[in-house]
Amino acid sequence: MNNNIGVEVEETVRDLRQYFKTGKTRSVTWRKNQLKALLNLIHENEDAISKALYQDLGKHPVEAYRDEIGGVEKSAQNSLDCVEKWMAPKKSNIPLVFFPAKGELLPEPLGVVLIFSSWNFPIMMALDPIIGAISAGNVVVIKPSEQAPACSSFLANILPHYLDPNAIKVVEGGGDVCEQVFLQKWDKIFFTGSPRVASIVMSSAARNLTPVTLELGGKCPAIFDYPSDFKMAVKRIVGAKWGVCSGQACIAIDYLLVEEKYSSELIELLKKFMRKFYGDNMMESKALSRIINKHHFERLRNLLKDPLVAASIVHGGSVDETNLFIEPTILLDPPLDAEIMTEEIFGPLLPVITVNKIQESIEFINSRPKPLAIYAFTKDATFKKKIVSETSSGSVTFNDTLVQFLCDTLPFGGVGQSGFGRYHGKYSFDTFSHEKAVLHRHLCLEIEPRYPPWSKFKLEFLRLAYRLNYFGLVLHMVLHMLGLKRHN
Ligand SMILES: NC(=O)C1=CN([C@@H]2O[C@H](COP(=O)(O)OP(=O)(O)OC[C@H]3O[C@@H](n4cnc5c(N)ncnc54)[C@H](O)[C@@H]3O)[C@@H](O)[C@H]2O)C=CC1
Ligand SMILES: CCCCCC(=O)O
Repeated sequence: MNNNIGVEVEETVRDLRQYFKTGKTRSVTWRKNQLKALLNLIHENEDAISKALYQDLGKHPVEAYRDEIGGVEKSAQNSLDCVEKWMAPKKSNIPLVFFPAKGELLPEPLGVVLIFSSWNFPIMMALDPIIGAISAGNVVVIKPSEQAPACSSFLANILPHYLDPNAIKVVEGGGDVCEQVFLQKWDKIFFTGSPRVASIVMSSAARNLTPVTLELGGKCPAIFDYPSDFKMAVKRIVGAKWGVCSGQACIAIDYLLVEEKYSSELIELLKKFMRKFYGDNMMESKALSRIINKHHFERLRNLLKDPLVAASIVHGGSVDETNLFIEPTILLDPPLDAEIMTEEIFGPLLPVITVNKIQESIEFINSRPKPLAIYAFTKDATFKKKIVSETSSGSVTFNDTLVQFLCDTLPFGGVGQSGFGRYHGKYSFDTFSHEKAVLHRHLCLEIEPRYPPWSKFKLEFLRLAYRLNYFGLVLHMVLHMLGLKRHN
C-alpha cells in the first residue's frame, strides 16, 4: 500500500467495478477457469502454503492439509463440478389466474464483494469464501488477517499469478487499512471474525445498505451423555479440541457438560488420549499449533489467573511465553462467572462443567448466547430430539466434532451472537448471488375485472380467480401426469 491508502483502495474498487461491468466474470467459462486456477494454485504450492501456516501458527503440514489445503481443494472441486447447475435458471409455477405466463429464478452476481478473513485458518478462511464469490461471478477484494502475516503475504503474492488479476485483488493490513476499505461502497461484505469487529463492519455497511454475512464464533458446548462408545467419543474430543489449531477455532469445543458421576472417568480418559496424541512433554509435540501471538497468549494466560479458576485446573496449566505455548489444560467446574466461562476461550483450555442430570445441559446452554455449534455425545434418541428441538445454534453435531465444517452439503453459519448468513457448497454460491425473479407475460389474454369501473361481478370474479390458484395447481399436476403440459 502506498502512503495514501485511501486513494489506492478507491482506485482498486473503481477498477474492479469497471471490470465487473464488462460482464467477463458472468460467463460459466470464466468461473470455471478461475476455479481450475485455484485448484492449480493449491496443487502447485502445497509446500509453500504449509510453510506459511507453520510460520504463522506452527501448524504441522499434515494438520495444514487436513484443516486448510485439503478443505479448499475439496470446496473448489465441488464448485467446479456444480457451478453450471447452480447458474441454471429455475422454473417457477405462476398462478393460473395470470395464464399464460412463465416464471423463473435467475441467479446473478452481486458485483464487487469484500471478504475479511481471520488468522486461525488464514488460507481456508480466505480462499473458501473466494470460491463462493467467483463461482457466483463476482469481483473480489480479499482482506486477509494481518495477525497471520506469512499467509497474508503469500496470498498477496500468489493470487495474481493464478486468478484473474482484474477480478481478484488482495488488500493487506490492519485496522487503518480496514477503515479506508469501509469508506468504499461494496455490493456485499463477507466477514469472518469476532463480534467486536463485526459490529464495526455492520455499522459501515449500514451507510450503503450493503448486505453482510457474519461468520462469528462464541462458546460451543459439548454435551457428554454416556455415548455408545465412550472411548471413541473422548478420542474425537481430544483430537479436535487440541489437535485443530490448539483450540483456536470458532467451532472448537469451548466447554464440556457431563453428569458429575462420570466426570472422573471422563477426565482420566481425556488425559490418556492427550498423552497418546501429544506425548508426555506436550511442548515438544509437533501436533500442537502455537498460540498465534503474544496478545492472545496473554489473554489465555489471564483466563487462568483467577485464583478460583487456577484451583480448578486438574491437568496442564503450564505456559511458555518464549514459544507462545500453553499446555492443553483441563479444568473441573471453574466458577461460572469467571471470564473463562463467559468469554469465548479460543485456545487450548477445556472446562469440564458437571451437572446432576445431563438433561440440565439444555437449560445451561439456553441461558447463554446462541453458539455456532453444539456437540452432543449420546446414544439416547429421545435426548437427541430434545437437543435439536429445544436449543438453537448454527449447527448440531452428534458424536463427533468439527467435521460438519467440511461437509459441502451442510450450510456453515451462525445464529444470534454467533453470526448470520452461511456458506459452503451451494450456500456459498447463494450467499454471493441475487436470485432474480423473472416473469414472462403475454398480451394475448386480459382479465378485464382487474380494471375499474368496479362492480360486484368484478369482485366475485377476482375472488374466484384468486381461489383458482389451488384448482390451478391441481389442474397443472393432472395435465402434468397426463403428459399434456410441456415444460415451456
Ligand atoms: N465463523 C467462522 O467461520 C469463524 C469465526 N472466527 C471468529 O473470529 C475470531 C478470531 O478471529 P480474529 O481474526 O481474531 O477476529 P478479528 O475480528 O480480530 O479480525 C477479523 C478480521 O477483521 C479485521 N479487523 C480487525 N480489526 C478491525 C477493525 N478495527 N476494523 C476493521 N477490520 C478489522 C482483521 O484484520 C481480520 O481481517 C473469533 O471470535 C472466532 O470465533 C474465526 C474463524 C472462523
Ligand atoms: C477444519 C476446521 C475449520 C474450523 C474453522 C474454525 O472453527 O475457525
